[in-house]
Amino acid sequence: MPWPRARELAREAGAAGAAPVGEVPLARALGATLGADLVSAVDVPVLDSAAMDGYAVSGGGPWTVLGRALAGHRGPVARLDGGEAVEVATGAVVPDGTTSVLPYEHAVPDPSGPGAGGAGRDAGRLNGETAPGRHLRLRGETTPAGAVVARAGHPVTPVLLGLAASLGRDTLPVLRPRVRVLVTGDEVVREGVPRPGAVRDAIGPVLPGLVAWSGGDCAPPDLLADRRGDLEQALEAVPGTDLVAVCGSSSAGPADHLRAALTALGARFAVDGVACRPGHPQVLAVLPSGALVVGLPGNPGAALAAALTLLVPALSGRAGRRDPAHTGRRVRLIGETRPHPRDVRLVPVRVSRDLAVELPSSGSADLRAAAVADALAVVPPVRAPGRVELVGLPW
Ligand SMILES: Nc1nc2c(c(=O)[nH]1)N[C@H]1C(S)=C(S)[C@@H](COP(=O)(O)OP(=O)(O)OC[C@H]3O[C@@H](n4cnc5c(N)ncnc54)[C@H](O)[C@@H]3O)O[C@H]1N2
Ligand code: MOO
Repeated sequence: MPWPRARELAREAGAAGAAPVGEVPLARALGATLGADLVSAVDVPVLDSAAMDGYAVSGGGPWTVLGRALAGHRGPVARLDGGEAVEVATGAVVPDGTTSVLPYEHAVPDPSGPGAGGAGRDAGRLNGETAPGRHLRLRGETTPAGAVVARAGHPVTPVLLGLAASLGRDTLPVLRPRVRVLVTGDEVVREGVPRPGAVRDAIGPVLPGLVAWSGGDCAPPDLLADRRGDLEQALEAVPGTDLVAVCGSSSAGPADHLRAALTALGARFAVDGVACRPGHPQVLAVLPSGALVVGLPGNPGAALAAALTLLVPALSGRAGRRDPAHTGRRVRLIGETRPHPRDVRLVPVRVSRDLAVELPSSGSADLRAAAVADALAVVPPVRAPGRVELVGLPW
């Protein structure tokens, strides 16, 4: 299957089944996706307030200062008449009848008043230049009740949490698809320097961050032996899981059981092999439960390419958010990058402005280039002059 089509189908398969939306406390919502438009239930600010430290005044000067209203405290009067003022702190609710706020810096003592001679904040009678509405934040001016402040599908970022809190929210409706990772291979170990013949799992550590980037939540990876029965059992035991990533076992060797296990479980293959290097043995299937299974090749560089082709589009689709790897950005690739005769190549590149250059790599078993790359460039089999697309990498 052509690489662009595989990415498209993965997106569609993901979007075909939305993860359930749940109301969660702000403290647990970071990284999830808004499951509904965020609508303000309140006016912000909730009442007319001061935007500067100084004096809430009514009409033109001079004004008699009646007292002081600090943020969070009741002021001395509920209402100002023309020629009256109240000293206010930024954020303090101003009395009814306030027409503007005069910052301390613009307040001059009025010679006719008891504060004559004393400048600024201690003056009992003031004068100064102001205009109606100056330095006043009117009720609902920032956000009127009913305003849509963020759309469903927006990632819950730290800043969005702050916005939600400013609207008085304690919870948010979010979706966050759940992912399980099965790392297969009798030779794979998860700690220390591998003995000869063993190999350290280098895909499991990549996936939680990749999953979070796509809006999902990843359980710690499980390590499985190369036995078809074990793989089948593990794939069956995934209730409540939206997507299972299987690392290794994707190819044609005697220990590669993924396709047979998926067939035995009645899965539908949406993508079975992709015309891309590395990563051509990758697979995407849908279990009868609706859960997606992405088969990532065992070579770590190939697993990364496959994850960006199938896992990230499918998972972000299920989360109802934009595919973070699909940048749409195109750059000029300079240097000696050789195309593959038939397949798309996904090549780690360093990017500067609109130029990209391939980073040297020893192949699909190697994460060295990708680990320090800015992006992967999509190099088509026939190198036409012009730009190449960039696939984003997780931070
Ligand atoms: N006859 C063919 N053989 C192979 C083909 C093919 O088309 N025909 N494709 C090759 C390509 S390309 C890849 S990629 C691999 C994919 O292999 P599997 O997904 O079946 O994975 P394994 O055979 O289990 O392992 C391959 C390689 O990767 C190492 N590995 C496995 N898991 C991990 C891990 N979690 N972390 C680090 N390294 C891992 C494993 O030890 C092997 O060296 O198949 C080719 N063969
Ligand atoms: O997926 Mo393999 O080369 O493409 O290592």
